[in-house]
Amino acid sequence: MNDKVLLGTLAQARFCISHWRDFYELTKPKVVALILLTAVVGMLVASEQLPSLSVLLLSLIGIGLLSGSAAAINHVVDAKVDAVMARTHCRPIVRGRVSHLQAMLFAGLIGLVGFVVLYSGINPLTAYLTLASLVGYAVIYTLFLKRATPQNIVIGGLAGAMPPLLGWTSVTNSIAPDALLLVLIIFTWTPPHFWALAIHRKNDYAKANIPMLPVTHGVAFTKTMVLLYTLLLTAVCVLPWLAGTFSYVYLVVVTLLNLRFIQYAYKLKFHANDDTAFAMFKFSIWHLLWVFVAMLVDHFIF
Ligand code: HEM
Ligand SMILES: CC(C)=CCC/C(C)=C/CC/C(C)=C/COP(=O)(O)OP(=O)(O)O
Repeated sequence: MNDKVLLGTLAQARFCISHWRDFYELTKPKVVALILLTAVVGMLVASEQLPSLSVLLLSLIGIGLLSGSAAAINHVVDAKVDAVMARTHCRPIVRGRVSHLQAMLFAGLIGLVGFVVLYSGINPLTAYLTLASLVGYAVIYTLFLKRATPQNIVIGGLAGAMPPLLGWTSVTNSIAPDALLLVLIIFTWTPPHFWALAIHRKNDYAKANIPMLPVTHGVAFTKTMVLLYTLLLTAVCVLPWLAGTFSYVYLVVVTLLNLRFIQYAYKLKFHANDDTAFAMFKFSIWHLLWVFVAMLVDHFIF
């Protein structure tokens, strides 16, 4: 093989690799990873016995593929908005590295595989609930609510909050109140998670004409809402302990995490500097992760 052909082959290979990564990026992998953690916790907390490895794996594959599909559809629907915002203007579709058609075929394919895996390998209830979450995020939130009302993320947050219930139904084939309390935790966590970022990126959303709360109601009002939702979250996190799902170990760990979250929200409201909102957003992700790890530890050890 002469040098020119070799270089051409290497360039081709590099193109293929970056293309693969573009599709991977469409699935919002870090968000899906945290979603899967909350689903695993739902599965493991649902019964005293460990679920079989096949139920665990098939459920994770199905929920992961449908979540990734929802994220890819979000990239397609939002391509014009993403092009305007500094945070998102390098995304694969905006840059033309993936076409709308390719992204929709990809979303359709992984979504279909995910649904079939859940329907045939787990149970129809889980398959339909996960599909409903996909529609909730990719269609109801992204296509309508996001552009229509500053309460977009509060209502749309229900789709992202569903995974502990999806994990739960994977194992039990039924909807239990304990599982709904885990959903309620993520539902209440979403506003402080997102509005902290929206405060940091307010100009982006204003430029893209998206009615996020800091744009429509101002930063001061949004900070008050962040503080109130953080206090509400602290109360909501007590409910699984009151219901007897977890012991005092969960309660102590989660209350400590919530006190730190309140500290961020208080600083954001009363003593913010330029970094506070983004720091709170980053902490929100670790907060949710550790809350769900605390549930697991509590369930198995105490
Ligand atoms: C409607 C509900 C939600 C909204 C509006 C929202 C919004 C966002 C936004 C705008 C980002 C920034 C992404 C970026 O930097 O490109 C983000 C990041 C993130 N979100 Fe959310 N989120 C929601 C729900 C969730 C849920 C349910 C989870 C997981 C259970 C989650 C986990 C994460 C993670 C892990 C990141 C960091 C991603 C990264 O660094 O690449 N979010 N979220
Ligand atoms: C099956 C199932 C559980 C589906 C839903 C799961 C899912 C992918 C939730 C994602 C939540 C999220 C990152 C919202 C931000 O969208 P955005 O458009 O406001 O943010 P962006 O500007 O970063 O795209």
